[in-house]
Amino acid sequence: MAEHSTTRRRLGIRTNAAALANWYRIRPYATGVLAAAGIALLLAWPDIIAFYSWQSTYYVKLFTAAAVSATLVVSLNLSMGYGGLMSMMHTGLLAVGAYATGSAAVKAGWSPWLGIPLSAAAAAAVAAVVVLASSRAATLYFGMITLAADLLLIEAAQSWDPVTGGVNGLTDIPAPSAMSTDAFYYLALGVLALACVVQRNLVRSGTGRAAMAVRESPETAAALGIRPWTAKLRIFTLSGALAGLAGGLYASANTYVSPGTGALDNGLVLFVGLMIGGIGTLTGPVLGVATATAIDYYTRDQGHYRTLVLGVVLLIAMIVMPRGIVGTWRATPLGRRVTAPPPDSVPRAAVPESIRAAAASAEPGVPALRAAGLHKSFGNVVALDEVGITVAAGRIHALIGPNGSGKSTLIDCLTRFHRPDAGQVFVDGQPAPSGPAAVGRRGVTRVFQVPHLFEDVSVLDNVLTGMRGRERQTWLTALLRTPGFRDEDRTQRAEAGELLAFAGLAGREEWSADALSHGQKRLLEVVRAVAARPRVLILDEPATGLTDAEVEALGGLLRALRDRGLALLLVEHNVAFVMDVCDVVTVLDAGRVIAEGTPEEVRADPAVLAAYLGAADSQAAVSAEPRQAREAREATRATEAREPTEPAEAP
Ligand SMILES: Nc1ncnc2c1ncn2[C@@H]1O[C@H](COP(=O)(O)OP(=O)(O)OP(=O)(O)O)[C@@H](O)[C@H]1O
Repeated sequence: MAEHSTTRRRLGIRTNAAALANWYRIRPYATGVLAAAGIALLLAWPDIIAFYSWQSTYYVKLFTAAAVSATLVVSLNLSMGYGGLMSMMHTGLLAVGAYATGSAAVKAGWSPWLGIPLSAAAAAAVAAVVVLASSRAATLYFGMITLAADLLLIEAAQSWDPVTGGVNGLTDIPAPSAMSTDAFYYLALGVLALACVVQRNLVRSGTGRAAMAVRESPETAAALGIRPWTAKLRIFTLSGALAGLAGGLYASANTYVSPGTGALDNGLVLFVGLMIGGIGTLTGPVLGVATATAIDYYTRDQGHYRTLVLGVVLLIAMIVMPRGIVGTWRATPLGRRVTAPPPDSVPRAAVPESIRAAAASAEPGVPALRAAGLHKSFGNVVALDEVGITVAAGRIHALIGPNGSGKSTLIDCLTRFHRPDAGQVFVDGQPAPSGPAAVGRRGVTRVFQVPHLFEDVSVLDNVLTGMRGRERQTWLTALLRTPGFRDEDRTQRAEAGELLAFAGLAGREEWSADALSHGQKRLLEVVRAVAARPRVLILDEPATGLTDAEVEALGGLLRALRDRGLALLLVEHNVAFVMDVCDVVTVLDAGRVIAEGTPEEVRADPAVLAAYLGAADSQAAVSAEPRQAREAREATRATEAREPTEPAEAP
C-alpha cells in the first residue's frame, strides 16, 4: 500500500514536471498571443468604444492619459528600477516637458511637432544638471536632491511669467496638426511604444548593464572600469528625456499646464503603478499603470477617497506581492524563465581561446604594475610602510603574509581605492590615474576578498558587465540596435558563454547571481574580471571556499592567463596553492616587505618561516593552510551544503 502511494506520488511529480515542461514549450506562443491581443485591443480601442458607448471620446481620452502616464512610469522605472536612482522629480520633469511644448506653441507660435523633441531635450537637460549637482550622492541623498529640484522647478514655473505664464500657467496649448482625439491617442500610443523600445534596448546593452552595476555596487563597477557618475548621468538623462516626451504629450492632451503639474502628489499614481506592476521589469510599468488607471476610474465618483484607495491598494500589494505583478509571476513555477541546471556543472580544464590580455601599451621590459615607497596609516595603525612591488607581464606574483600584514591595503592603494599617504604607483610605466575606475580602464582589474557580484543581476549579465570597458558601441547605437551594435553584442554573448562554460556555469546564464553557491560566485567573479581583458589582474584570496575541482580550474585559468601575457597579483592564504602556481612571491609582515623571490627562496627564508610559515617544520608548514583560512573554508562549505537547489532568476 505504502509502495503504491509512493509510486503515485512519483507519478504525480512526473506528471507535474511533464506538464511544466509542456507549458515552458508553449509559453512563448501563449505570451505572444496575449501580447498581440493586448496590442490589437489598444489599436482598435477607438472603434470598439465608439461601437459600445456614446461617450467614446471620454474613453479614448482616458486611454490617452493612461498611455502618457505609462510613458512617464517607464521613464521612472529606468531611473529607479534599473538605475537605482530614487527620483522624486519625475512630475517636475513632466512639467518641464509640458512647459517646453506649451511655451513653444503658445508664446513663440512654433508648431507643436517641434515642441515634442524640445520637451525631451529640455527635461533631459534638467535631469543632467541634477546629476551633475549630485555627483557623489548615494540613493537617499539623491532622492532628497531630486525632491529639492522638484520644488525649485515648481517655484521657477510660478515666477518665470514671460515663459510659463506664472501661477496661471499656459492654456490653449494645441495638439500637433490640430489632431483629432483618435489621432492623438495613436500618437500617445506610438510614444509609449517608443519608450518601451528605448527601455528594452538600453537594459540589454552595456549602458543599461553599467547602470545596473552601479546600482548594485558602485565600487565593483569602478573596479571594472565603469565610472559610476557617467553611468548615472546617462541613465538619468535618458529617463529625463522620456519624462519630457510624456510632458509634451500631457500639455497637448490637456491643453494646459500649470505649476501644479509638477507637484509631487501628482506622482502618487506613478509610484503606485510602478510598484504594482513590478519595478525593474520591462512590462511591469505598463501593467501597473493599467491597474492604477482602472482603480482611478472606478473610484472617480468618490473623489475624497481616491488617494486613500490608492494608498491602501499599494499597501496590500506591497505586503502580498512586494515584487509587483511581473516579479511575483516570475517567482512562480509557471512564470519562471530558468529551468534546472544541467547535471554537468564542473569547471572545465580547457581555457577558452578568447581569454587573453589587452595589448601592452609600454615598451618591452617595463613592468605592467609597479609601486614604490607606499605608506598608508589608519590613525595610529601603520598598514603599509615603505612598500614597493613590481608585477611583470607573463608572471604570477603572489603576495602573502599573516592576517593584518597589509595585503588588502596594498591592493587598495594599487587600484586607487585608497589614496596612499606617500609613494607612487605606475601602470605600464606611467603614473597611475587617481580614481579606481580610471585605473580599471587602464587595464588593472581586481577581484575582491569577499564576493562582490552584482547579486540581483543575471549570471550572464555579470560577465557581460565585465566587458563594458572594451565596448566600442555607444548608448545611441545601442538604442538604435545598429548592425555594428548587434555584431558586438553577439560576439560578447558567445565569449561570455565560453567563460561561463569554463567556470562550470553553463545552463545557469539566466540565474540571478545570488542563487549561486559560494564557490560558483568566486569563479564567476574571476571570469567576470577576466572578461574585462585586463593587463593586470589582482585577485584577493580567490581560492577561499572553492572545492578541489574549482581550485584546480582556477589554477589552470591563472596559468593560462600568465601564458597569454597577463600580469597576475595573487593574495592567497592557501600556501600550497600559492607555491604551486606562482613565479614570484612577496611576503609582507606588519606593513613591511620582509622577503621576495621564487617560491623556493621564500620557503627557505628564516624571516618568512618565523613570521608566517612557521619555523618548526617548514615542509609541513608550507603545505598547511592557516587555521583562519581553513575555518573560513569549512564554514563556507557548511553554508553551501545548506543552500537551496532551486534556481532563482534575475529580475
Ligand atoms: N579602513 C581601515 N581602518 C582602520 N584600520 C584599517 C583599515 N583597513 C585596514 N586597517 C588595518 O590595517 C592593517 C592591515 O590590514 P589589511 O586588511 O590590509 O591586512 P591583510 O593582510 O589584508 O589582512 P587579511 O589577511 O586578514 O585580509 C590591519 O591592522 C587593519 O586592522
